[in-house]
Formats: sequence, C-alpha cells, structure tokens
Amino acid sequence: MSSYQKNKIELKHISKSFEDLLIVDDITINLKEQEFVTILGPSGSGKSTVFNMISGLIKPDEGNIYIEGEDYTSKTGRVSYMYQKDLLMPWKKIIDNVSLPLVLKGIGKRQAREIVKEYFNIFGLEGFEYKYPHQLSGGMRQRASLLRTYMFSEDIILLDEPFGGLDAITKSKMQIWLLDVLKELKASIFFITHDVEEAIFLSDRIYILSERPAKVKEEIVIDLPRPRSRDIVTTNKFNDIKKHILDIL
Ligand SMILES: Nc1ncnc2c1ncn2[C@@H]1O[C@H](COP(=O)(O)OP(=O)(O)OP(=O)(O)O)[C@@H](O)[C@H]1O
Repeated sequence: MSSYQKNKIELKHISKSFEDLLIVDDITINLKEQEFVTILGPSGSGKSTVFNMISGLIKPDEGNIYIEGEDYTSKTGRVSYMYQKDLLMPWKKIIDNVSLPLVLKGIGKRQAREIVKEYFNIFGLEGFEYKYPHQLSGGMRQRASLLRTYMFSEDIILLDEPFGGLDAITKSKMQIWLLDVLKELKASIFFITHDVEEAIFLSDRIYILSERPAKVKEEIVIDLPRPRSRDIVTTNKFNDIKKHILDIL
C-alpha cells in the first residue's frame, strides 16, 4: 500500500490511564484507505482500550482521534466494531441478528431484511437466513457476526480478535475467507490479535505494541504479494518476518 492514500483513521499522541495506572502511552498510528492494519501485542497490553477509544466508547486523557480528517475524539457511531465476544442473540434468526444495526438506525424490519439478504452469499451464509445461531457452525456464526458488524458501517471496521475462539483449522479457513471477501467489500480494517502468523498473513502493516503501558515498539510493512494463499506461511520471507517480530515481542 502506498503513502499517497488518505488516512481513514488517525490517532495522534493518545494516552489513557485507569485509576492512575497508565495503560496506553502516547500512541500515534493510522489506517489508510482499503488497508488492513493489525495491532499486535501481548495480552493485557491495552489493545482493546485503543479500539474502545477509536470507536468513541472511551475518552482518551490526551491526544486526538481523526476519522477521514475530522476530529472524532469521544464520538461514537462512525466505525463498525466487532468485540472479542460479539455474540449473536440466540432467540433471533440470523437474518434479524444481521439486520440489527440497520433497525437501530431506524430502518424497518422488512426493509432491513431486504438490504442484508444481498450479502448472505458473499458471507457464505446463503440458505441460513432463517436459522437460529445454534443451528450454525462456529465459523458460520463468526461470519454472521462479521456481516452484522459490516452492516453498521461498511467502510471502516475494527475487529478485535474475531477468530480467537475458533479451532486452528476453522481459524485458518476464516483467514483465507476474510482476505477473499475483502477483495469485494473494499473496507479499511483495523485488526487486533496476539497471533503473530495471523497478523503477517492478513496485514499490509503491523504495529507492534509493548507490554503495559502500550507504546508502539515498531511498525512493520508486510510486503508479501497478494492474493495470498496458505502456502505463503512456509516461504522464507514469511519466516524472516515472523522471526523479526518474535525477537521484538
Ligand atoms: N474500564 C476499565 N477500568 C479499569 N481498567 C481497565 C478498564 N479497561 C481496561 N482496563 C485495564 O487495562 C489493561 C489493558 O486492557 P485491554 O483489554 O485494553 O488489553 P488487551 O491488550 O486488549 O488484552 P487482551 O489481549 O487480553 O484482550 C488491563 O490491565 C485492564 O485490566
């Protein structure tokens, strides 16, 4: 991804403490148009806190957050945000779970269903519109959660360890599926993980965070070719990047 692209999200000198404990320490990061950027860091380092600030749920003590150049510090409603444990409502059909962001925006249930229906094919959920969450596999439920997230805002999406709870095989399939679906959706993605291989496989860039308080230790550009297939993880280049990251962490 080249430098002339516009910033979709920009964090400038963001700091945050909870009860006098410094959690996020002077973070400056950005996400450009149609970029996939991962925030990689140890457990408890403050990654989710960074996302909570981008989405406007938490106010930073210092610094500003810009979305498409506009100051969005402490303002909600602009970006989609999928939490680590973003559960579907078990009593609602998949189509109504996915329609929820539109219904919350004031669109009627019937019209919301019509809008979301078009995406079931892309998200590999065709035929499951009127099923309940427990009737879907773990990977399908995760794709339904991703579709619901996408319906909130289509262009800027925050994903906090979306595949964390899946088994290794399903996780690997979901990563390939995500890269595939992003070619069609043209969204800009901020992604959180502590899985080094997942970060390299998916990303255009990675910000490595330190242990608490979270600081940016290094920014790494992943110049592996796209489209990427699973084979890439066995290449020398992939392993060199992985070794470099493990040395920093
Ligand atoms: N609202 C809050 N009040 C007090 N402390 C908080 C609050 N939110 C987060 N923390 C603390 O901030 C630290 C960072 O939490 P955060 O969830 O951002 O880390 P993380 O990097 O996302 O971790 P993980 O990968 O384990 O999810 C933790 O020590 C947590 O206890």
